[in-house]
Amino acid sequence: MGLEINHLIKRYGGKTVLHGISLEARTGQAFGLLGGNGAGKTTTIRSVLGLVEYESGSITWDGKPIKDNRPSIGYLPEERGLYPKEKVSEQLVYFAMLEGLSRPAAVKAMRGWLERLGIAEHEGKRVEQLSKGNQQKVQIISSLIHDPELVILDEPFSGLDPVNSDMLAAVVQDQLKLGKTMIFSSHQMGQVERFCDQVCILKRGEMTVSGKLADIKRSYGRTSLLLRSEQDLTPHLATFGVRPVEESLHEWQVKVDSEEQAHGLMQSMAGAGVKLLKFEIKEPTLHEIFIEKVGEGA
Ligand SMILES: Nc1ncnc2c1ncn2[C@@H]1O[C@H](COP(=O)(O)OP(=O)(O)OP(=O)(O)O)[C@@H](O)[C@H]1O
Repeated sequence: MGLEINHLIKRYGGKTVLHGISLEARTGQAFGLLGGNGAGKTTTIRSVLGLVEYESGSITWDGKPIKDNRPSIGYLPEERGLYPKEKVSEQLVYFAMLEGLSRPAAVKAMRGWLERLGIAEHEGKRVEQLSKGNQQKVQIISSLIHDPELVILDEPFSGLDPVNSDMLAAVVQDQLKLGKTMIFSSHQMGQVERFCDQVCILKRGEMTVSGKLADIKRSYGRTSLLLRSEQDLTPHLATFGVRPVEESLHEWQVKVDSEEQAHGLMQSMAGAGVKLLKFEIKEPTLHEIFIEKVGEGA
């Protein structure tokens, strides 16, 4: 059970922006809602929240129309919505009380969360006095403080340094263990791979890929080759007629047609005296799948 969207169609004016979106985010799982800019992620989320009307389709929670059976929802919007002049504590307590908590419960939850995210000392400060990353943490707390059943996070990791990203990752894992249903919208594919069991990639309001991430990857086969070397491999790859999909200082990720082609490439490099520090044939990353499906312009 959890959230189910079936054949959602949405138009703005004459323009169809969602062409029959279907997805299922199950209890205790995170669903990755992905797509390039303008693909329809926010419109899908806003439909779930009841903020926009849609032309046809259905959205259910635990099998019943969400309009009649609305779960408590925690939403971290892409455009942040804190009041800069207000105190962190007052704002969080206010949000929690709006969601039905009593003042003592809201204060307790606020303190617990500030402690958990390592920003307890900022309780009495105005939001504008906090760094961007800490403001982001306050915003995250505002979406979780009332212990919602359905958690919708839009780019939750933006503005967080690696230490704080790991802290948030632990919070997300805890929420999943508590049985929350999560929708995770992000352009950070590495984070999506970390949490999401199911994903859907939208392109101009259509679903280009959808399903269990492990199955999607398996369907591609092991066509991704990772090479590491202190030498520049670019000329060798060009000789072999392959172009890197991703490239960093000493690593090259290339797409091959088969494992045989990958081995042929390795032999040719060995023959040319190239020293490889790493040679790994693997399934593509979500990043590669996204680039292939959505296109480099996204
Ligand atoms: N209020 C609106 N009126 C008219 N068109 C809209 C409105 N909101 C969104 N759209 C259009 O709907 C399409 C989908 O937009 P949406 O914001 O859902 O995309 P998105 O995937 O969330 O993009 P991003 O990653 O850039 O936030 C876009 O073509 C957008 O211009």
